[in-house]
Amino acid sequence: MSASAARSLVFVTGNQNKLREVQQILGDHFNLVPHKLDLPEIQGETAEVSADKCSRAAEAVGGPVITEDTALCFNALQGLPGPYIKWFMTKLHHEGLNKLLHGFEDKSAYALCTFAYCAGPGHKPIVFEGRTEGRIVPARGPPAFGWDPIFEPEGYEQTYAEMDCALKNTISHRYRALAKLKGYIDGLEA
Ligand SMILES: O=c1nc[nH]c2c1ncn2[C@H]1C[C@H](O)[C@@H](COP(=O)(O)OP(=O)(O)OP(=O)(O)O)O1
Ligand SMILES: [Mg+2]
Repeated sequence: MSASAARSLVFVTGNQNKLREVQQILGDHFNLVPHKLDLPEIQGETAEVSADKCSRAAEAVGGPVITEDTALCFNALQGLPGPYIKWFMTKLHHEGLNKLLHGFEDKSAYALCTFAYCAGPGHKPIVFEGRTEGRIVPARGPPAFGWDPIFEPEGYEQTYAEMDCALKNTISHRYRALAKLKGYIDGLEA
């Protein structure tokens, strides 16, 4: 698909940092139309939370949309905080998140990004997951985006926050999920 004919895609999110990274990763592959809305999120497994939010987004917008949910899963805690990381971050901050793992030798964690695409109100959303393995460390790097300073991806000595954003965008959970979403959308009939 040529850049001039790039498909328009409404991305519903209340998070400006997410939006910026998605724009950086996609470049002009799609004509991304941001729609700022902080939708309620149900409890459950990540795919359910994501599909439910995307359905609501499609209802709110009245057409096709994408949404994104990010979970941060600690292996020692069977995957928690997972999809509830936003509230854990708000209440516990970087230090408290580290403290959650004080009693455990296993500091490993993974970042899980779930994009959902819904063709419109009444359609069933389809989800695409991307996962990056790593570990939880005391905060290092600028606190510009969520838990970036406490997540050190496997194979790197830098946290997400210490990395150049161009590097984060080639190894991140978000990049990996977007690659799958891109493949799916490109395969849809124009
Ligand atoms: O790459 C990331 N690096 C560091 N922190 C991150 C990242 N991606 C999301 N985050 C934070 C934002 C929020 O505290 C939580 C996810 O919650 P989540 O519901 O998916 O995000 P949100 O409510 O801010 O935006 P949205 O309106 O798209 O749901 O983790
Ligand atoms: Mg949210």
